[in-house]
Amino acid sequence: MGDDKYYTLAEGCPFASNSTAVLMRGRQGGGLGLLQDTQLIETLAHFSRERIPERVVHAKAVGCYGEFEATRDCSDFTCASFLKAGKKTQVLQRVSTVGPESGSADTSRDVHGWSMKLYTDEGNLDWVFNNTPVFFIRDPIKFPSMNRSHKRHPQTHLPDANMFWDFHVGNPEGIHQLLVLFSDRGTPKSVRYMNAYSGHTYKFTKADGSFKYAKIHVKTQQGVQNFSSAEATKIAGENPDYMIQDMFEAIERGDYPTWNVYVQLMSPEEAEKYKWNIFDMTKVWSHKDFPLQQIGRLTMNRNPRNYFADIEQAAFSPSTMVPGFAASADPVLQARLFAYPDAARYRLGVNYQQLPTNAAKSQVYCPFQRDGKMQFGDNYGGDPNYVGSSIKPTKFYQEVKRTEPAALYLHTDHEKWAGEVSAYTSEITDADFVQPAALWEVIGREPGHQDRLIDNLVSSLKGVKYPELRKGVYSLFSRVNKDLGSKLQSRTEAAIKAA
Ligand code: HEM
Repeated sequence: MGDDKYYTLAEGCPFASNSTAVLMRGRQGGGLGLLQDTQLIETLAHFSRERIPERVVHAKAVGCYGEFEATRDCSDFTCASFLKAGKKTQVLQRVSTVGPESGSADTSRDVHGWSMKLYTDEGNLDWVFNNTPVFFIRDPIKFPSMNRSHKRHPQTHLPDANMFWDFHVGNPEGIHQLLVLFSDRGTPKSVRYMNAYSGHTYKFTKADGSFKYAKIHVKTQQGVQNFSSAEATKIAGENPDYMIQDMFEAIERGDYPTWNVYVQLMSPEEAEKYKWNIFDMTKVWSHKDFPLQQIGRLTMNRNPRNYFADIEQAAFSPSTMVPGFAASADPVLQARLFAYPDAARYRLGVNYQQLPTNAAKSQVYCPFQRDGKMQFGDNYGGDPNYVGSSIKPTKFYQEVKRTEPAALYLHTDHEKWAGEVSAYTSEITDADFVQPAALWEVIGREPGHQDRLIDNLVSSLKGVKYPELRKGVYSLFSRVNKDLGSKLQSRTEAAIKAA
């Protein structure tokens, strides 16, 4: 605050004191409260309205700003303007746990969400990722059910292992993600030590309308590090905001964390022949088949000036995309394109895009979306609020930039094939256990990791009171590996007996 700034009410009216006493006592030295004490009334009324709804998922988060630098020219597969070699783009980052509430411990065993808003010179691009390359479901209608089963029981208001495992036994396609969650990676040692993944297949597009399917990987340059379960639990009690503090302090002392950003690229022809359905988010693409290619580097180097304004009011959505980047036909991704702006309108209001943290740094001219609550720009003055005006015709990107309109068309002939393939099925086959079985082998290469994973499962499973449900879990994990299933069974039942 500058030296010459004096205190006012929110309407700018100067007020003599920030205490109630000035009106209560007045010159007479005593008195009752008066309705004319605008300051008191406004203070109390505003306080009652300070909270906005927390995000229904991903409520607790670390947030900061930084920079994305393109490390190579990507014009061979995209016309995205931020991917020209050496170009730097400002970034807002928000990394969250998923299930627990805003005040919960950020070292809880959970998937971590990873959002990035790239303020590019052709509009904002939101990358709304997780720190795991796969997901629990491939049918979007299951998303609310899955999350409820991870949250509090409707009667007891307690987290509930029965509900959690009941969902997963009934929806076994999540087995790959369960293995990741109960491995060491389920308790990362702060944001600085975790990777992030698009998980979904996206598309990088060129101005001529051609495209490549892509998965994006964000790899920590600090090295992946995780807490043991015991450490994570201890820290959750001692400092539930451990991750927020770790990031804030690292940036304050100039120890800026960095990540390399890679893509796996697949041509439409390769997609048609690939052994996995590329729109099934429970599967990864082999790095041997589709090697990682570096496209950029991310450095986080600025803390928020105000958490509420910069991070809580931030709204990310996979539907926020720039020319050169597009959604694929993955049905989960398609559902997300609707869910996030819808959540933002509920949580922040219909004009949430105008909030400073969400506002594009590039030009915005969207005169057919106007008015509404909390409109605080010039609302496009007297410009036509209808399409087709000859009085003031609308100009389009392709005219100004002299590019092909195809740069902005999201639909190609390939959508026909994609439509057929993405007509997902909830049917579970042995193929769903191939990648989990391979992951179990990879985990086995790290000393003690398989044992730790089983221990982590046991500590959750021993809370399941229905023997039949526990049997369902053992047989689910037996489909990954027989030895895993039987060890899980004997150790869980022994733990229950000993309790
Ligand atoms: C059908 C599937 C999904 C639906 C319906 C869904 C819906 C939502 C909703 C409603 C929010 C809260 C948004 C807000 O209040 O601002 C959210 C947050 C989030 N979701 Fe999802 N989600 C889905 C799948 C996924 C997947 C697959 C990922 C990662 C690959 C993901 C990553 C995130 C992240 C990172 C956030 C936090 C955004 C932030 O930082 O503000 N979600 N999701």
